[in-house]
Amino acid sequence: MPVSDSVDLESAADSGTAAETGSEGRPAGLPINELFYSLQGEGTLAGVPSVFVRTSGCNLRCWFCDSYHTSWEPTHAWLDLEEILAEIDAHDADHVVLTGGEPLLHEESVALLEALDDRGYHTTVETNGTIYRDAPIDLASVSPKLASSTPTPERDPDGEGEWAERHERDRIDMDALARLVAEYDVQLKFVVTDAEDMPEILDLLADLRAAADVPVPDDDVLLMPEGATRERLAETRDRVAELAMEHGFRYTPRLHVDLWNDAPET
Ligand SMILES: C[S@@+](CC[C@H](N)C(=O)[O-])C[C@H]1O[C@@H](n2cnc3c(N)ncnc32)[C@H](O)[C@@H]1O
Ligand SMILES: Nc1nc2[nH]cc(C(=O)O)c2c(=O)[nH]1
Ligand code: SF4
Ligand SMILES: [Mg+2]
Repeated sequence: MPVSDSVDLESAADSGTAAETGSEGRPAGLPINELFYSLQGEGTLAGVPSVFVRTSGCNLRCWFCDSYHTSWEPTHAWLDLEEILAEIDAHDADHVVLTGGEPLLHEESVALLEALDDRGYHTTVETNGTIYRDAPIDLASVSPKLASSTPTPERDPDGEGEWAERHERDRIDMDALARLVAEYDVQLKFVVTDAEDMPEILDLLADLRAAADVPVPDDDVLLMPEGATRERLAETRDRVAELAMEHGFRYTPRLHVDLWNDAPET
């Protein structure tokens, strides 16, 4: 569904704060940037037909964010849960991917996941790993953000580095990460550009293994090449594949970028 053609479009929301669902006369619901049917493009379920629900608003600002209109310039329609569920049910899919923006910012994401679980869907949540919520999540697809994601003045797509300090402060929450790996089936999906990212990944894994009550096998660690376009992926993917082999981690493609480049609703 092209949400941009839909009802009640509100732009430039104050992202970075939890959604005010159910307050101020608004029906309980979620700020939805887009809702579409595609193939899961990333991770261990790559290739699986899935409905994607993309919430708007993020507590971080990665300079490379491929979903600019949920983070740097958030736009969305407010849809109540029944509307979202009806759109999902209209597609013939068993898998639903809740993504964003940062979907776990929103308390109402839990109610959506509960309703999806009741209906028998497999749920994947794409999250930056800074927020823990208790919800029926079949696969927590956690993408902790490395220092190379920080929007320094040279890399800020929208200004002069005003977000760098807050992003740097908030990008890793070890307690939230440890709870996510303890409570859910998790894949850790790191966005990698080159070998300079690796020491930080190894340090983060060591810290997480020390903090978590459960094992974090290398098999659950995926390296994903940075690139929102085919052109950019062509520059990063070979190096990232070699790094995955060198370290014994998995490599994940970005199938949707290979197939549809940076088209919306793919
Ligand atoms: C837009 S984010 C939304 C979910 C959540 N905020 C997060 O970052 O995990 C969805 C996925 O896209 C990845 N991503 C965003 N921009 C990317 C880029 N330019 N290259 C590779 N992966 C990117 C994120 O790391 C995450 O795994
Ligand atoms: N096809 C496709 N697969 C995806 N896997 C994770 C995505 C995301 O943006 O979270 C995504 C996306 O945007 N499109
Ligand atoms: S955490 Fe996810 S949605 Fe937020 S800015 Fe980074 S990639 Fe974009
Ligand atoms: Mg995406």
